[in-house]
Amino acid sequence: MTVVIRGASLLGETTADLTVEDGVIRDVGTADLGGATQVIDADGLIALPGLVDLHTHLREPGREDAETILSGSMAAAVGGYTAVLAMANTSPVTDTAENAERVHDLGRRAGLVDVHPVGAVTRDLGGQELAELGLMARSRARVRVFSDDGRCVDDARVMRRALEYVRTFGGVISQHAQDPHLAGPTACCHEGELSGRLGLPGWPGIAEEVVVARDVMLARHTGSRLHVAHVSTAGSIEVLRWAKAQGIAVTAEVTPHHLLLTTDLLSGYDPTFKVNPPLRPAEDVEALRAALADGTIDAVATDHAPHARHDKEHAFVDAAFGMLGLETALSVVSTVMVREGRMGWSDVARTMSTTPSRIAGLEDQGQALSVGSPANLTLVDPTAEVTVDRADSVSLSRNNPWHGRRLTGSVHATLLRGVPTVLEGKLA
Ligand SMILES: NC(=O)N[C@@H](CC(=O)O)C(=O)O
Ligand SMILES: [Zn+2]
Ligand SMILES: [Zn+2]
Repeated sequence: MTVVIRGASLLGETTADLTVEDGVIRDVGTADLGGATQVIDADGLIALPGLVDLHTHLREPGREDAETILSGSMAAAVGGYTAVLAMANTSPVTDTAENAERVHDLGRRAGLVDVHPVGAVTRDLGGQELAELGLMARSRARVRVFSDDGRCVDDARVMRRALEYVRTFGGVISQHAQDPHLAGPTACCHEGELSGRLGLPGWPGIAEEVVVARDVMLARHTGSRLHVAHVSTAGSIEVLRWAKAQGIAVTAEVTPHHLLLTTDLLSGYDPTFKVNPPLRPAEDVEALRAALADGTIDAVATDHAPHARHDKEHAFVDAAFGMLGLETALSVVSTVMVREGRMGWSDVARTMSTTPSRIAGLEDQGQALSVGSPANLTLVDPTAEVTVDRADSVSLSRNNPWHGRRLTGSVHATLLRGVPTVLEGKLA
């Protein structure tokens, strides 16, 4: 099978035809259309390396009513992704080699994106005893990213030992930075004037910042790699900027929702906007945008967190934390960063594909658009105007904070190793 992508703008720079054969880019230039099995007209479209999501919740095993590995893979493909890292907070938790292999194999069977399990840092996310880190790393699933996401690795001694351990095989610890004493389990609204007025338990920025500060020092001490999940405050960015200047091996991700949505959305008590960490004020949002543009934040990650209706439709304090993100991430980044002139398409490729692939240690993702690269590709229509409708989602859940929003730029097609998974914005 030979697929020709005709007249795409590579990273928004030069225009060329891409000839894809046996899962690999065979030619970049002017294609011979005669030999093509399929021609994709990419006039006006931007070609990017397939997107890589460092932070996805697929809910299988355990909560297949909210999402399955198949439905989450469908959402990922529609969102332009060719690889996702599936978080460990499933039931059972991904804390053994066997559990990691099961997720990996179900991902293979779905066949729409590469599903890489994230391993838990501690057994059953309990925060005390290290999980089977080495066995997960050596398993067929080749786990490199470890996280207790949903919970913070709160005990500094456990965090230190985990960092030391993963260093031996080039792994990384992705930390959900939330000091549980400063922001306890009911904390659900950015602490400030609004949380007081709404009567919601406050989740202060400092609860994130103290953990980020502690962990960069542990990363320095151990010489190991730290990744900070869903960074949400200007103070965390100051710490990251300092740590990077010291040469400490720390990376960080920001979610699309923290790049655009603000805490005032909580004034209607709509649980759709309840997420961990919480939506922040406009000053933090602006600091996150600036940090993504200048490279202090390395990657955009969705934290796609589907929840069944009966877990979300409650009084605000009782509802589950989390929102959908896979299908809309590219459109949000395009709207907030590209249309506003703060990033070019090569920066989108870097923050949504190349760098996340490198952080996760993936070998066949985030590649250059050149001859010999695996044909994991995303075609973006940069001028498409979309109004998000939660009913259109292929996710099993409907906790979509983007419903009704107008965004500019959308995913037109996705190819996984040369095979189209999405065409004209729909599953192929
Ligand atoms: N982000 C969320 O609000 N929820 C996530 C857990 C997490 O990422 O902390 C979930 O698993 O639902
Ligand atoms: Zn988290
Ligand atoms: Zn998460």
